[in-house]
Amino acid sequence: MDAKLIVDEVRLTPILISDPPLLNVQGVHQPYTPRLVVEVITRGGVSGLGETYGDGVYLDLARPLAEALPGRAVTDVNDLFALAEATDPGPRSGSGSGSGDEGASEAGVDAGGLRGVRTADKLRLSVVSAFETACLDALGKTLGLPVHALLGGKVRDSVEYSAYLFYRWAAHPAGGPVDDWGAALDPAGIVAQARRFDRAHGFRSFKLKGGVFPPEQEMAAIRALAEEFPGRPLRLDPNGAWSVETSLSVARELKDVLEYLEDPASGTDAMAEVAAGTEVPLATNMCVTTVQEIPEAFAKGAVRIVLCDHHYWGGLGRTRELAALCRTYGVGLSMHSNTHLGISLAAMTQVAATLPELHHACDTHYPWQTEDIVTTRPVFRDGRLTVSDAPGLGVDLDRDALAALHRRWLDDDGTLRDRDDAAAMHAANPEWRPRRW
Ligand SMILES: O=C([O-])C(=O)C[C@H](O)[C@@H](O)C(=O)[O-]
Ligand SMILES: [Mg+2]
Repeated sequence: MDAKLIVDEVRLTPILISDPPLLNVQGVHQPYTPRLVVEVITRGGVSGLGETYGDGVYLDLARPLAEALPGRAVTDVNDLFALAEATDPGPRSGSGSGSGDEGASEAGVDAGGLRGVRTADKLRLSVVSAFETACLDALGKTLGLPVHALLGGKVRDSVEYSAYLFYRWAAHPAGGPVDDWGAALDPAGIVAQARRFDRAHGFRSFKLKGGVFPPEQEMAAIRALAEEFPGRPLRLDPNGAWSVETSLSVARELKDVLEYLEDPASGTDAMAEVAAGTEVPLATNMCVTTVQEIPEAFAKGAVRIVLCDHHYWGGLGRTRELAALCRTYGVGLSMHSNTHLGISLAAMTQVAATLPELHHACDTHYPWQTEDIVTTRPVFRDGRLTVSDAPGLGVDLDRDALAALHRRWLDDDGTLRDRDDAAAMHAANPEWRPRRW
């Protein structure tokens, strides 16, 4: 193996990034959210970048993997999975996500309850994804090739994203960064938010994060969007907060305007029951988030669209494997997003560019993020990002910004190092409990 491709060092930098008070079924986003930046530096002096979740449970897995990687080649991405398993320190406790299931749980749900089942394997895949991306970035930079070329080449020159609309407050209840978006708590507020996304970024599709208010109010917001933007693709995602009956009645009411309904009900059986009773396509990033869940969900016809996410599916290569499975079973593909920065956005765009079967605009939280650690903020035009043909991911690290956000992580007393939307909500209302309709 060419010595230039051997990993010399791996740097892990946990950071806290500013996040607005966005509401969801689990509570409200905290003022800062953790991310982990992975840098793989080769003996050739090239630095490859990756980004993933930064909560303690992920750091616990990333540290031993980072120690084991030097001496291996950045081409050996298929071996990362076995290496991550071999270096997994095993059951953990008390990383403080507030969910009480931080250990190598085989049966819980993720800390926020928004991303489906939480298994030891899935946690590892989320960590491996950043290492894989960093290795591919380093390999691409060394060879002078974009990451999409390493994945077999792009099938499109730009990737479409959707506007991610949230009910939100103007400010965080316990203080924190304030932006100029103001509150959005009713149909008029959601339409105003959509108009701004449309003006600023040209997004054509709109997704509303639901599960916050009673379904009638959220349906009124979708109706208001349909009137303001006739014919545009609209999605509603209550993160499994509705019963089968409620889901069916929402689907009936909105069938003429919805592109898809995302995770209306919780669990494969409930989704399958809803799917059997409506023509509205159901999408998921909750009941199909691991390969183990695919056979049952596809056999029961529970979903017509799976939202891929390279973070929890285990990287860019594994995302392509998911796409192949979906293609085999005639299931469509879209893309999920959590709070993330420019490294992840570049990785999402590179892999999306290689997926012929991606026919829905990808989700991204990125426009909500006011901070970044890449030197140049990507610009959406007509709701699309141009696919970079520069070597690697096509982004450079802003080391001053990285240091500042890491300083924030170091200065935190531990309260914000693990995402906990319910805790943030309890700061406003100690009596608050997640609601179901
Ligand atoms: O279901 C989804 O699309 C998500 O889970 C996306 C995000 O997690 C979003 O709901 C959030 O961060 O509040
Ligand atoms: Mg979703």
